[in-house]
Order: sequence, then structure tokens, then C-alpha cells
Amino acid sequence: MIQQSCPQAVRHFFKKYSLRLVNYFHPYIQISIHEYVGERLMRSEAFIAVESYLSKNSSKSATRLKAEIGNDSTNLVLSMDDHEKVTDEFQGVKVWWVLNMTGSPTNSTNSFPNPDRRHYTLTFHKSCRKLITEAYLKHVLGEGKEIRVRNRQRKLFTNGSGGRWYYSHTMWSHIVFEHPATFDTIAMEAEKKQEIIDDLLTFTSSKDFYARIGKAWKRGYLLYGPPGTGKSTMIAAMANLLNYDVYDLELTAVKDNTQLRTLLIETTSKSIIVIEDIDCSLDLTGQRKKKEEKSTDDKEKPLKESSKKEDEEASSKVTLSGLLNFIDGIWSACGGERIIVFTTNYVEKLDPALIRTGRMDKHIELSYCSFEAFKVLAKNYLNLEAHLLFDQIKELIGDVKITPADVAENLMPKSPKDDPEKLLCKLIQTLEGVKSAAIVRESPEVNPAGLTN
Ligand SMILES: Nc1ncnc2c1ncn2[C@@H]1O[C@H](COP(=O)(O)OP(=O)(O)OP(=O)(O)O)[C@@H](O)[C@H]1O
Ligand SMILES: [Mg+2]
Repeated sequence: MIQQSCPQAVRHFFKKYSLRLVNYFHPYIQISIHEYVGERLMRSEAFIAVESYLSKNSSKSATRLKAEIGNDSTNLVLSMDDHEKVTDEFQGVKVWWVLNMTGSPTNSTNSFPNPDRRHYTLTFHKSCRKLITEAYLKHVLGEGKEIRVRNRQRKLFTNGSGGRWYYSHTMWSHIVFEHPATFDTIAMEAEKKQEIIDDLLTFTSSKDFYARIGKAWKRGYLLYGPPGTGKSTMIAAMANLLNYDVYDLELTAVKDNTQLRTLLIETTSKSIIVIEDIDCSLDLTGQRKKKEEKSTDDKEKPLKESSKKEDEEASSKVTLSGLLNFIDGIWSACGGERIIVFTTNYVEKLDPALIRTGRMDKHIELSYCSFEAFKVLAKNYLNLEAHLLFDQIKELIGDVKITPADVAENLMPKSPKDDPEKLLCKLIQTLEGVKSAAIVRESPEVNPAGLTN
């Protein structure tokens, strides 16, 4: 035992002092930033920020560059290639960045990418230690994050694609988010629209405020209203306004509360997490979902019934308490600014705990088309701000329940002969049809019990 430990101690001694000797003659310090960190092998935020930061410099000084498609799909963003070296200068001090590769691109035991293979090495002189480790690195991270937001293509993530996460090290899969909806195209009363825009913009600029009051920097919106009133469209408009990614969370595809938490941790800052039709996704008493309880007009019912057997085997074990934890549990504060949006057609079915202020901070009702909302659609679809037929439409639209989706459909040209006047007449016809149908339904002769639909 003693015999064995002796050479080891000698080796240790030599290693220690030879390192000190090298350090003495090599007056440079190196810092490594690895691409993948953590158990779930997520890409390191620091690596991504450095990558973006260096993309600015490397296009000028590096000789081997990599090109990736930029945010509007028309430009290429350049960054340094593997093993390339880039020089940077900060307050008159020179530093060197190298992108290194360690190991082979793929793991030898399987065909998945070897996650630990790339890292940046920053080299600088010992005498500038304080400046580089404090001010320079802060500057690199800050500027890198900004460049990334400017250049990135926004993404639409989903968790509904089955076992793909196994290959990609993440439970989300994504495509490029390219929805054209904006607040200008949303048909809604101008005042209400402005209130929502102000609310969103105030949220994004309130980092310090949230920090001061000790609250996680996130905000919940509940969008409710009948089908076709613009709930999904508004989510796209929100994402476009704020330049955020969208995570479309399919709750029924989440196995249990633990998986839900993993999904949450894997979302990035500046994102909107969406749970559509929340009343259909979860049994709101906190139990597992019971399909028999759904009403006959439930739009999801046929689908659920057809896959009932399958569902019973693989149904989600996410509970109400798991979801509440997802929204405002201790984990929800990880990762910076986030918006959570729920949509529902039946707000009255939701558990009050789920939508109380603090979880769903702002409740937005999207309702049937008003005259003011119609005017937005007329401007967008027909480029009309006024017309003789508007008065007639104003009178009719106040009396009927028609969704903006139905109004929009009427204003959509279907042939080259469909001029604005013709389309307005068609809309008037539809409105009259809806009005007389409602009168028939409500008339006591047809409906003697006075039942309403
Ligand atoms: N308020 C609106 N402003 C502009 N367009 C609208 C509006 N509401 C609906 N639309 C149009 O109708 C279509 C359907 O709207 P959307 O999918 O946003 O409705 P929804 O409220 O999400 O419905 P559901 O409850 O069935 O999911 C959209 O493609 C959009 O063009
Ligand atoms: Mg929708």
C-alpha cells in the first residue's frame, strides 16, 4: 500500500510544480466555455451568447467562416468555423478566441452527436485579469444576447411530436415561426387593443420593477371567447409584437407533472408558452381527464372518443396542481421573461385557482364582431375606410352574433369579379340570414319551452 502510494505522491508533486512553472513562464490565462452543460445536455446560454458576439467580429477577421440563414430568411449570418481564431480588443486590451473541438463529432457507441465536443477558449494576459473576467465577459454576454435577438429566426415549438426528443436532447421540436398576424390586422375595438399592447410593452420593459418587488418576470393572459373570435390569431400578434418565440404546449401529450416541469425548464427567455383550449386538456378538478363529462358541443369530442382506448393507456397524468406549479411554482422563475397564455371557449368551466390574478393576470374576452371590429376587417380586406353600405351593416351587426372569422370569410374575394361593393352586399345577406335564424330560434311558436341554445 505504502509502496504504491509513494510513486503517486511523487507524480502529484511533479505535476503540481511543473504546472506552476509553466504558469510562471506562460503569462496568459485561458477560460473555456463549453457548448453543452447540465444533465439534460442543453446548449449553454453563455456559449450561444459568445457565438453571437463573435459573429460580429469573425466576419471581419476570421478566414474560415460558417454561414447560417438569418431572421428574415433572406440574409446569411456568418460565424467563425471550428478551430478558427479571432482577435478582439476591449479598452485597449487584446484577447483571443478559439473555437475548439474535443473528441469526434459522434459518440463512438451510438450515432448521436457527442454533446461535449465544442468549446470556445478565451486567452488573455494575466495583467488584465480583473478587466477581462468582470467587465469584458459582461460586455460579451450582453452584446451577444442582443445580437442573437436581432438575428435569430423566431421559432414555433411543440411537444406533440412523439419520441423525437430522444434524438434532439430536447422534448420540444420546432419550425420557423412565420405567422403574419399583427395587432393592425386584429379586428377589435381600438381602445381595448391599445390596452393589450400597452400591457405587453410595459411587461417587457419592467425587468427592474419585477426584480424590485421580488416577483418572477412573467405574466399570464387568459384569452376566452367563442370559436373564431381571434384567440389564436392574437397569440401570433403578441409574438410578432414582442419578437418572442412561441411554445405551443400540448398538455394531453405530457406524461406527468415531472415531464411538464422538464418542458418548462427547456423553454428559453423571451417566449410565449401557450396552452390552447385549456378546458379540453385537463380535468379541472385536479383528477385525470374524464371524457364522459364533456358536453355534446365539445369540438374535441369525436377525436377523443375515437382514440378512447389509446387514451386510456397513454393519457396524461398532469394534474391541476402540477399545472399551477408550472405557472407559478419555484421553477417558473427560471430563465427570464416569459408570457403564459391560456385559451378557452368556456371560461366558466375553469377552476378559479387556475385563473386567479397572479396566475392569469389579465383576462381578455374576444367576442362577436362589433361594428368597430368590422371596420378593421373592411380596411384590411377591402382597403375601405367608409362606404354607403356601412350604415346598414352597423345596424345589422349590432343585432346578431357573428364571429370575426365569419365576417372575414364574407369579405374574402373568391373571384376577380368580387369587388368591394359586391362583398359588402354578400356580408349584408349573411347578416340578415343570421338575424332571421335567431328570430326563428327565439320565437315561442318554434320553441315553446323558451329554451335557448
Ligand atoms: N379578431 C379577429 N381579427 C382578425 N381576424 C380574425 C379575428 N378573429 C378571427 N379571425 C380570422 O378567423 C380565423 C380564425 O381565427 P382564430 O383561429 O384566431 O380563432 P380562435 O378564437 O382561436 O378559434 P378557436 O376557439 O376555434 O380556436 C383566423 O384565421 C383569422 O383570419
Ligand atoms: Mg384557436
